Amino acid sequence: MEVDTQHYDDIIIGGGKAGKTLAPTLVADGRKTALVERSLNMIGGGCINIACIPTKTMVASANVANTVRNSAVYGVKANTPVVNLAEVIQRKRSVVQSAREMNLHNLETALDNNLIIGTARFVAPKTIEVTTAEGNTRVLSAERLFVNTGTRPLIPSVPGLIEAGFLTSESIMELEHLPEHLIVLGSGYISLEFAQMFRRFGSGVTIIGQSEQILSQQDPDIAIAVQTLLEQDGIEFWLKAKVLRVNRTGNETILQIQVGDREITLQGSHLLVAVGRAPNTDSLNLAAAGVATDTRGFIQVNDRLETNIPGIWALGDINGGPQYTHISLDDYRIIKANLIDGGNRSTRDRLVPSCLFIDPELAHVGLTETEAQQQGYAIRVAKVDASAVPRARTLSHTDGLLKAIVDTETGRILGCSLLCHEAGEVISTVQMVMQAQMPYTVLRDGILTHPTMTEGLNILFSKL
Ligand SMILES: Cc1cc2nc3c(=O)[nH]c(=O)nc-3n(C[C@H](O)[C@H](O)[C@H](O)COP(=O)(O)OP(=O)(O)OC[C@H]3O[C@@H](n4cnc5c(N)ncnc54)[C@H](O)[C@@H]3O)c2cc1C
Ligand SMILES: NC(=O)c1ccc[n+]([C@@H]2O[C@H](COP(=O)([O-])OP(=O)(O)OC[C@H]3O[C@@H](n4cnc5c(N)ncnc54)[C@H](O)[C@@H]3O)[C@@H](O)[C@H]2O)c1
Repeated sequence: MEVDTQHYDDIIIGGGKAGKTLAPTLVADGRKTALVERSLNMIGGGCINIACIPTKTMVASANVANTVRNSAVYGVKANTPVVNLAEVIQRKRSVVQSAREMNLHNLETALDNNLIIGTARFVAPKTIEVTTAEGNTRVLSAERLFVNTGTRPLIPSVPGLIEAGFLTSESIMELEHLPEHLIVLGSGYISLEFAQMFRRFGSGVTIIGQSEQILSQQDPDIAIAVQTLLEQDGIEFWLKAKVLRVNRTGNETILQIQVGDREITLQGSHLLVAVGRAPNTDSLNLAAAGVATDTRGFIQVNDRLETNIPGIWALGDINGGPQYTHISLDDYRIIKANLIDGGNRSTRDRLVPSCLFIDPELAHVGLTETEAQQQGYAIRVAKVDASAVPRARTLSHTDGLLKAIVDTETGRILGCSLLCHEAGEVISTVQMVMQAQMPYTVLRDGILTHPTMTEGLNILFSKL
C-alpha cells in the first residue's frame, strides 16, 4: 500500500524550549515547518508543564510557609502555618495552565495546521511517522529535522522498587495530601528542591544519596554548606548509601539500605525517585535515520549541534549537554545563528549559569575551585559568609556562603558560587563581568546599590 507522505522544509520533533522557539523563527524565514509534539498536555515542553515553572511555583508556597513559621523573628505574631497541599497544587496548576495556553496560542498562530499532536518516530532518514493518541498515523518528510524530545525520570533498577511503587518529579506535584514522611532517593537538583519544599510544608524528609557528597558537581565546601542548612531545616541524610531492597507494607514504604558495612532500615509514607534523567530517544527509532547516540542513549552532536547525519540536529537535554531551559534556549540561538543569520556559533566556551532553588538559593557560573585547579590555573579564592552582606541582615537571611575563583595571571573571574538570598539574580551580574572579560576589580570597586544582595559582590571581591 502506498503511504501518503506530507513534505516539509523543516520538521521539529518535540516542542521543548528550543523547538517551540525555533518553529516561529523558521516560519518567519520562509520555511514550510511542522512541529510534532506528542501531547496537548505538554504544549510548551517540560519546563512550563512538569519541571521549572511548576516546581518554582510550589517552592514559593513552601517559602511562604517558612516565613509565616519564622514570623516572630520579624516581630510579627502569626499562628503556625497550615498548609493545604490541594490548594498549593491548584495554584501550581493554574500557573501551568496559563503558560500552556499562551504557548498553544503562539504555536498555533505561527504554525496553523502544522502544529501536529502525536508521537514521532523515524521510519527512514528524513522521514518520520506520527501516531496520534487515537492510534492514527501519518508520514512526514523534510529536508532538515531538529530533534528536541527532552528527558524523563531515570528509574534505577532496585529490587522491589517497581512493585512497591514510588513518586517521580511529575507525580509528586499532583499529591493533594501531605506525605507524613518523604524518603528521597538521589541528592541532586530535583531531590534537594523537593526535599526542602516538602519539609517546609510539614513532612518529615530523609534523603538517600549514593555518593559521599550531595551536589557532586560542586566544591565540597559549598556542598557541605548546603547540606548543613538542610539539616538545620530538619532533613535527614544518608550518604554513600546503596538501596538493597524496597518493600511496601500497608501505608509504609520500607527501604533496606547499606551504608559502609551497616545495613539500615528506613521507613516512610512516600518515596520519591530523583536520580537523574533518561533521554527520550528509545521510542524515536533513531536507527532508521542512522543517528548515533552515546552509551546512555543521548544523541551525539558536535559543537554546532549537528548529529552524524547531515540535515539532522539535536537541541536541548536530548543532546547530552547541561540540562537547563536556558541552555535549550541557547541551543536554539546557535541554530538560528548558523542556519538563518549566516553566523558561526558553537557551544564552545559558553558560560553555563545555574540556580538550585532551595532557600537560600545556590547559584553557580563558570568553574569550581576543583575544576580550575584540575585545568592548571593559578588561582585566588575569595570567600565570605552571607551574613557579611548588610541586605542579608535586614532580611534575617544571613545563612550562606559566597565564593569566587579568580585567575591570578589575568585577574579574570573563572567561576563563582553564591549560596545566599536571591543568589539566582546576583549571579547574573558576575556572569556579565565574566562574559565581558573584565577583571574582578570591576565588582570589587563598582558602585553597587546599598543595601542590596548584589552589593555583597563588593564585599566578596574585596577579600582578594
Ligand atoms: C523537576 C524539574 C525541575 C527543573 N527545574 C529547572 C529550573 O528551575 N531551571 C532550569 O533551567 N531547568 C530546570 N529543569 C531542567 C529543564 O526542565 C530542562 O532542561 C528543559 O525542560 C529541557 O528542555 P528541552 O528543550 O530539552 O525539552 P523538553 O522541555 O523536555 O521538551 C521535550 C518535548 O518533546 C516531547 N516529545 C518527546 N518525545 C517525543 C516524540 N517522540 N514525538 C513528539 N514529541 C515528543 C515531549 O512531550 C516534550 O514536550 C528542571 C527539570 C525538572 C525535571
Ligand atoms: N533549578 C534547576 O535548574 C533544576 C532543578 C531540577 C532539575 N534540574 C536539571 O535536571 C537535572 C536532573 O536532576 P536530578 O536531580 O534528577 O539529577 P542530578 O544529576 O542533579 O542528581 C542525581 C543524583 O542522584 C544520585 N544517584 C544516582 N543514582 C542513584 C541511586 N541509585 N541511588 C541514590 N542516589 C543516586 C546522584 O549521585 C546524584 O546526586 C539536573 O541535573 C539539572 O540539570 C535543574
